[in-house]
Amino acid sequence: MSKIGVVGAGAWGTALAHAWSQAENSVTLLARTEKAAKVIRETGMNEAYLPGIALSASLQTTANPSALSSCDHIALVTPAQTIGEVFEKVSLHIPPTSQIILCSKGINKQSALTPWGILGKVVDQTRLAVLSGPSFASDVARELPTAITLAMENIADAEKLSAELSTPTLRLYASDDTIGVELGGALKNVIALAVGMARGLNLGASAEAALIARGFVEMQATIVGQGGEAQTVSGLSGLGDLVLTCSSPQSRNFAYGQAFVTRSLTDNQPLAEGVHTAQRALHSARQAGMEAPIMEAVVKVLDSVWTPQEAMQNLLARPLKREH
Ligand SMILES: NC(=O)C1=CN([C@@H]2O[C@H](COP(=O)(O)OP(=O)(O)OC[C@H]3O[C@@H](n4cnc5c(N)ncnc54)[C@H](O)[C@@H]3O)[C@@H](O)[C@H]2O)C=CC1
Ligand SMILES: O=C(CO)COP(=O)(O)O
Repeated sequence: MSKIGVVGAGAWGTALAHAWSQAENSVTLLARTEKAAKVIRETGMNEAYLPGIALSASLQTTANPSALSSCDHIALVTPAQTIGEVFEKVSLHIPPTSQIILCSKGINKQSALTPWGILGKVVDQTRLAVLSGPSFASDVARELPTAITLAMENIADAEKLSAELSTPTLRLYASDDTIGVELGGALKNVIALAVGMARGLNLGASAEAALIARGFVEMQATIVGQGGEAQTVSGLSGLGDLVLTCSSPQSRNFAYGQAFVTRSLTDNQPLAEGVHTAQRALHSARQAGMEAPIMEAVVKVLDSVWTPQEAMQNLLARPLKREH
């Protein structure tokens, strides 16, 4: 049995906390406010983020970060743009020997750093882990079969932690490619926006498949250029998550792309990490020597430089070239 603290009581934090708690770990879920924590405690549900799912009875929910002080592992599960400030708020309460599991999928707009890049400046990197892969929060919370990747610098540490955090339905595969695993999760969100836009434009299933395959090429070149491994991009945290996120409006990034082009975004549109990451993702691709026309199209459409129709015309008008 492990003692796990989960920071962030949104969809993913609540799903992970519930799954780990069901697997007989001692789990504390840290909500942003006492009001949010109280609702979860009193109803046994997180109706705002995981409607209809009864949470594990043994899950402890609080807004007091001192509850983290006895945890062996701390999962940080807030949006990528908030990781630095969130860690600052809780760091005093995190035991110096605990492992820190980064679960956000994005790149910081200001610093161009991933969560690993941000935390790696203030914490010994051997304590850090990245958890990423195809996993809708509601699937994990309903204990449907899921397989994702956990990466640490040291593969033996990754194997040990993966074994500790796997449950009968949530399988964690170990990796030491921290760059590849983390960037896969960030970049697939940008491609999912493009595929959502294609769905919104009614371009058809063939166009969506082409965007996924060519988007994969952009991801692979970017990740390898940034020091990740090609094999990782073909795995759960790359191809696996790309396929999941690009094939269903259940993905918030896909849904955002679709709503963007159909002008149906709402005031309380759920989090779409790709929107905040797209510009930095394109920059990383360019640094890696990739033209990345799909990422470029997403950035230009989001910035209203191109209309979605112009983006599509520009992609189709690109010179023909060899596939590889
Ligand atoms: N929902 C999913 O299926 C999955 C999400 N992820 C990733 O996990 C991360 C979190 O996503 P979700 O939980 O789904 O988002 P969410 O929007 O459901 O919840 C975000 C949570 O973070 C909290 N939060 C936001 N800003 C904060 C701040 N400044 N300080 C403290 N708390 C703050 C919110 O109160 C909320 O509880 C994202 O990077 C996402 O890409 C990864 C895998 C699956
Ligand atoms: O990362 C996810 C599934 O692996 C969730 O994707 P969305 O954030 O697009 O919903």
